[in-house]
Amino acid sequence: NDWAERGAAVHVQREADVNGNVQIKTIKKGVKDFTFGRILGEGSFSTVVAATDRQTLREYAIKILDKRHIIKEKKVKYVNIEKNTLNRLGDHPGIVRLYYTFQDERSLYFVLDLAPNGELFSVLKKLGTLNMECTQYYGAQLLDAVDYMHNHGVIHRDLKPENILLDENMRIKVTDFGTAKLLGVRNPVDGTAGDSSDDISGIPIEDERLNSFVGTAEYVSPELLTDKAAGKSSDIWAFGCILYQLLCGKPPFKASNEYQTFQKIIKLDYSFPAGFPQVARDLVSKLLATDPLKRLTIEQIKAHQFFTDMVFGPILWSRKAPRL
Ligand SMILES: Nc1ncnc2c1ncn2[C@@H]1O[C@H](COP(=O)(O)OP(=O)(O)OP(=O)(O)O)[C@@H](O)[C@H]1O
Ligand SMILES: O=C(O)C[C@H](Cc1nc2cc(Cl)cc(Cl)c2[nH]1)c1ccc(Cl)cc1
Repeated sequence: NDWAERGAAVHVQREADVNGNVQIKTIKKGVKDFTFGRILGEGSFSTVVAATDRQTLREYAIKILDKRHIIKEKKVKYVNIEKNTLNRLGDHPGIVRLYYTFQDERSLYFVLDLAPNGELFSVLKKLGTLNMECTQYYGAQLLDAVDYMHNHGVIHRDLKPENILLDENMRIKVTDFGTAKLLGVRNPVDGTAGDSSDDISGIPIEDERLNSFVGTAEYVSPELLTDKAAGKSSDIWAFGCILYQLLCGKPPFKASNEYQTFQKIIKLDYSFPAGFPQVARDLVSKLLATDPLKRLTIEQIKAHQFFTDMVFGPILWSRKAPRL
């Protein structure tokens, strides 16, 4: 039918009417439903363009991938992981939301939340460092978003300031889930793989050793370099690296090349610059623990003195961002 020709994908939207009756609306969106605007940025396999929905006039970021390029570069798996992961993480203020996907003969399209204030990385590069108040605010938002991911069986695996975007209110939107790991569940009784609706007890389905992916050198955890086992605590390690970097302007493990950086990570070779606040030293040193089991859990991080005045939960996402 014409939907397929128009490259429209059918999306089902449930809406309760005044009497609480759920109306099932089918929404089909395609390229023709949007007016494309300025290019927001380019990835290795993608172009992200600002676009306006012609019916609702809502603005989005549409990530466009060239099919031939995706196939040639063998990235089909990553694209489908990104789609499935974003669909699982559909409802958190700190995570880029995926509204629609569709394709036409040449391209694939992800219709995403627009984050008009770019990457936290660019802000940090411009300011050099963030003060404690800003680091606590952005650290708490990132922690809340990671907590939600982990509770939904998703390990990001490539957390870094470049993947933390800023929305119109200067609040964060975590992005880039193409290299995430989706935890399924192995049925505790007969060891078969359950589907994702089961309780996500964090037993990864695929064999760990098959994992070739490691994140960005400066944020990779030691266990990923030694025995390929990426767990939720790998995201906690990256969180520790990001907190350190927000406060002093550079990541804890950085060398002139990737190999040297990996050496530093494995040897836990890092130090705090003079003036690095003591309470932050204490927290970071309990996140950058070589043994993943020794790293603080998210609950322990929230209870740490570094976040002593922070109120976590929904209110965190209506609070005004501190002036950078
Ligand atoms: N939702 C968004 N809103 C605004 N800008 C975005 C959004 N998503 C991505 N961008 C910007 O577009 C650029 C490309 O992003 P994209 O995720 O496609 O590639 P990437 O992950 O940055 O690059 P690579 O694929 O090489 O890792 C980035 O600079 C990013 O800052
Ligand atoms: O799950 C779906 O909705 C259907 C497809 C799946 C899919 N079809 C593809 C075709 C090509 Cl050529 C490449 C990839 Cl990665 C492809 N992935 C799809 C369409 C659009 C997007 Cl953004 C992702 C996946």
